Amino acid sequence: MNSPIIALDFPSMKEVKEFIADFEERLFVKVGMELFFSEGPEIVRYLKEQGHQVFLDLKLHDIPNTVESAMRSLAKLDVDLVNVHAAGGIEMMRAAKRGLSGSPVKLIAVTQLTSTDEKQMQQEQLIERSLEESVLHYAVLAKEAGLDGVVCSVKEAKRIGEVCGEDFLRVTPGIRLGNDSHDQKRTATPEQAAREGATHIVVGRAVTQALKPREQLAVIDGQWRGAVL
Ligand SMILES: O=C(O)c1cc(=O)[nH]c(=O)n1[C@@H]1O[C@H](COP(=O)(O)O)[C@@H](O)[C@H]1O
Repeated sequence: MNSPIIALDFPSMKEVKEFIADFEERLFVKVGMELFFSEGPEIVRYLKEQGHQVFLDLKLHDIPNTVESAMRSLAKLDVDLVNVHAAGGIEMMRAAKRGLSGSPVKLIAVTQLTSTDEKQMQQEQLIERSLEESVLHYAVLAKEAGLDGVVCSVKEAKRIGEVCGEDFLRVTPGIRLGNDSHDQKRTATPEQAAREGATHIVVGRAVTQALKPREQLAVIDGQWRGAVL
């Protein structure tokens, strides 16, 4: 069972250090745009030096040539996981993969953001299909492009596993224990994630804003691992 990925959505290194100090174990953490744009590659080097696994979540979405070159730069950072937006297209995803060639970095594609619901997708993106169909379509394109998996919500994880294979990563954010979904639309509990075959869960505010983050992570981890025992 993979460790929960903790989204380090903090403004700077200072808050990251304070947060991490609470934990003795090595973690699987996610560095997103907020932190990377303020601290740059140094934050990734710091976390890797401390022995943590790093998902660098920059959600690249640009023309194929630009994404390929950007991935060549990211490959040098020795991260474990990076992502692109599947909406950039199959050629862009293939280019991203080429940019990472020769490196062990895993590449996944964001399908439909977990902050999007079906009505919003249909009205704003003019997609006249169900949200599940759109997510599955993007997952199949990502698989065809040779990617290692996708970011999706728990609600689509099972079907993606059936269609794209069990070894195709289903990384699922929008994990909640209680009622506060914040800006997320497609949420689920850690148990549901495990039951629906997610390979990874991403937890941000449920842990980072908890009064006792370490205890809260232990609860989430226990539910995530316990659900499939
Ligand atoms: O790629 C992601 O990590 C991502 C994709 C997605 O569809 N939804 C999503 O929430 N995320 C990220 O997952 C984290 C979720 O944070 P919380 O909602 O606080 O748990 C954030 O850092 C988001 O940027």
